[in-house]
Amino acid sequence: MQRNQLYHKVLVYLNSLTFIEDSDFTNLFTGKKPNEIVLHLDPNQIIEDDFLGAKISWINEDKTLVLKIRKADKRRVLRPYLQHIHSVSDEFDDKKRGLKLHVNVVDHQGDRKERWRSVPFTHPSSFETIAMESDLKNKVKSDLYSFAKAKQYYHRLGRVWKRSYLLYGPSGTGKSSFIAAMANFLSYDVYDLDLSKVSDDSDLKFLLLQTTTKSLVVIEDLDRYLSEKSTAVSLQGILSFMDGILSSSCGEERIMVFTMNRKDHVDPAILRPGRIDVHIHFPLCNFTAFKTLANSYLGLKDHKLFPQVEEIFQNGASLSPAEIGELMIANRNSPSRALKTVINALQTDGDGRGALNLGRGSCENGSRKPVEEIGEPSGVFCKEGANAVKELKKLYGFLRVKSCRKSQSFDLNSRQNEG
Ligand SMILES: Nc1ncnc2c1ncn2[C@@H]1O[C@H](COP(=O)(O)OP(=O)(O)OP(=O)(O)O)[C@@H](O)[C@H]1O
Ligand SMILES: [Mg+2]
Repeated sequence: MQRNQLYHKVLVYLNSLTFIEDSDFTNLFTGKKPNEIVLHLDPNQIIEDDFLGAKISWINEDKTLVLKIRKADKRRVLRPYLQHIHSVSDEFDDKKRGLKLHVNVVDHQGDRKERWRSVPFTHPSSFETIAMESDLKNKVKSDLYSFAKAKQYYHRLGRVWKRSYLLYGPSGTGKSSFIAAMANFLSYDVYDLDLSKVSDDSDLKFLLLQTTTKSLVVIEDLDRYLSEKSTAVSLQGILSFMDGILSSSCGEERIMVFTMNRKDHVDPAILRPGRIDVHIHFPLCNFTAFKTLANSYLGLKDHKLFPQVEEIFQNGASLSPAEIGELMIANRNSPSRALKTVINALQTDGDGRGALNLGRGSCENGSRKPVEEIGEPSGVFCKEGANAVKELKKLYGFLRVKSCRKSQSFDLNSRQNEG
């Protein structure tokens, strides 16, 4: 069920040989760079190679590569030749290959072949372009970096070398852009798993088995699938997918990323430590994030309207970074007009939105909201005074510490607010 890595390496090696250009049949493809043309072996070709004085030929037939070598040379040459192929193809892969985005498709034939389709991954998002508290951003970066270097550490512990992130927050707050930034930061491929196209639990296992090492395996909107039951996969299937038991058999070094709008309605089993290692909250826009957006979208470091914008944020109004970004792009030729439009939108939509989406649960029924929804800087308690907000943040900050201890998982948002 797994992809044969040696087959892939030999193919890369053979495709890198210069005499491909001289062969009778080669397939031509456009490459990633402008004007680049890439040559690929045509099936049924015989490829001649020589190594340490031995003549070697490869026959490429029906997805099988047959190696022919004289018996007299075999013992002397075969092992070093295969090692040579390994190192050449690794080098070639690193240099040539751009990142890929893989998406799963419906298995119409039921034969489980070619379940992933891929296209070049060219999303321009980076950590620099995401508006987010810089402290939090740096924590995520160093977390990713130390994960990528921790192979020995995970093995010593007898653990699968994987790490799982939950990105949660309202729509348009940058979760998908953040995933792209993670992939670009690590140079990992992205496997974007659409649960509605998975036929059952075993299909899900199979899809995971077909992912490659150094990849981000992503399930967006997991809370929606679970609440709408719009997938044929069972909760148990998702849990074992998250545990990634099987991924240990195919190379590891995977990062799983799940996104949700809210995490308070999902089964706690999904969120337990080990299944989700890092929780990152994506809030609606606050004044700091607004300034980052104004800088990148309008080139503004400061403006006479900023104090007014700050005041509106302090009063609790907020929109998502996506909404604010759109207003800025639409008015990018006139920064003053852009800011006035944003102010206007914050005063109208912003107020209503904050109260509707986030404030209502905590204000109206008086019950304690789950910790992650409370204390976020972007206007949950939009109708309360600033002091009241501070007091509540302190209280819920305390609760959050307790809840973190209990769960032992790593909530970057909480830590950021605590520290
Ligand atoms: N924090 C942010 N910093 C910079 N740009 C942002 C941010 N949040 C959103 N945007 C911009 O808004 C658009 C939508 O963002 P994105 O798709 O990442 O949001 P999302 O949280 O994944 O939303 P949804 O939950 O609806 O999928 C993107 O073009 C992105 O550039
Ligand atoms: Mg998204």
